Amino acid sequence: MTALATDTALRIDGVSRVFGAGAGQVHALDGIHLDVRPGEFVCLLGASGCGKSTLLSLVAGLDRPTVGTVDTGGRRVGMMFQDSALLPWLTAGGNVEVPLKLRRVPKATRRARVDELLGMVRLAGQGDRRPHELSGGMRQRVSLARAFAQEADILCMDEPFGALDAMTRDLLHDELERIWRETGVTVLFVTHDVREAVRLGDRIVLLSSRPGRVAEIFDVAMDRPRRIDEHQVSELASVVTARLRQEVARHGH
Ligand SMILES: Nc1ncnc2c1ncn2[C@@H]1O[C@H](COP(=O)(O)OP(=O)(O)OP(=O)(O)O)[C@@H](O)[C@H]1O
Repeated sequence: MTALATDTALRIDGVSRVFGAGAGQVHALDGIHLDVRPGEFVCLLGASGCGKSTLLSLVAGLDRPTVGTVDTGGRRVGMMFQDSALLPWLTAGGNVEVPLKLRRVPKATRRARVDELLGMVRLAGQGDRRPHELSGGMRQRVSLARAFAQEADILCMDEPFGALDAMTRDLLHDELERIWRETGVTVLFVTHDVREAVRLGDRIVLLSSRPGRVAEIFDVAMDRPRRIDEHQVSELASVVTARLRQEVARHGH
């Protein structure tokens, strides 16, 4: 454990990430500073290729910064991706069980925990079905249950609902928000969808085009639950979109 203040779950301090060397060098991130509070829901927005996924990998410890530090104070970090990435030879329940097995949770407790997690994403009784028997939305629910089975303190979500239709996505926003409130997990959520960021985030961090820098941070001071089609959400989404356009134009993309 490092000495992070108790009101900080994650500190990203002067982080830059450069890939490769010489002429082919890519400056993915440049001088990122961000402090995230415990239990906060932070959305990361930015043009394609601005380094959002790179930043999540750094937070998850899958990659290291070229310069700067990422400090989670020893908290456990979990990941969820756009593609549900379920193991096709396992049932829905078997997939949710994987992180529990990896953490050596005893078999007797695993079964009950899997049922609880499937219930949490409203898939009670569906645990014996295989991924190919499930709809895209159901697969992403299984993936959500599996993400929460990691019992992470910080959950990094990389466009988890990007491939879903609007109605399914809307339902999953409700589920995620409910589970987030129940568990108190800290969420770092990457999206391309400005309205989704306003629907879910306590704060929206807008990254500039490559190299990714923090261009602006928006506080979303709106009561929850929000509806993605409500007036206030659209209003803030327009402001954020205008700022995003500015960033993209400034970098000539
Ligand atoms: N392992 C790597 N080696 C070389 N370049 C990389 C590597 N990973 C990422 N990059 C480059 O770093 C930049 C940022 O990539 P990243 O995937 O983080 O962006 P992103 O904002 O998540 O993109 P998108 O919104 O399109 O998913 C891109 O130019 C990408 O090509």
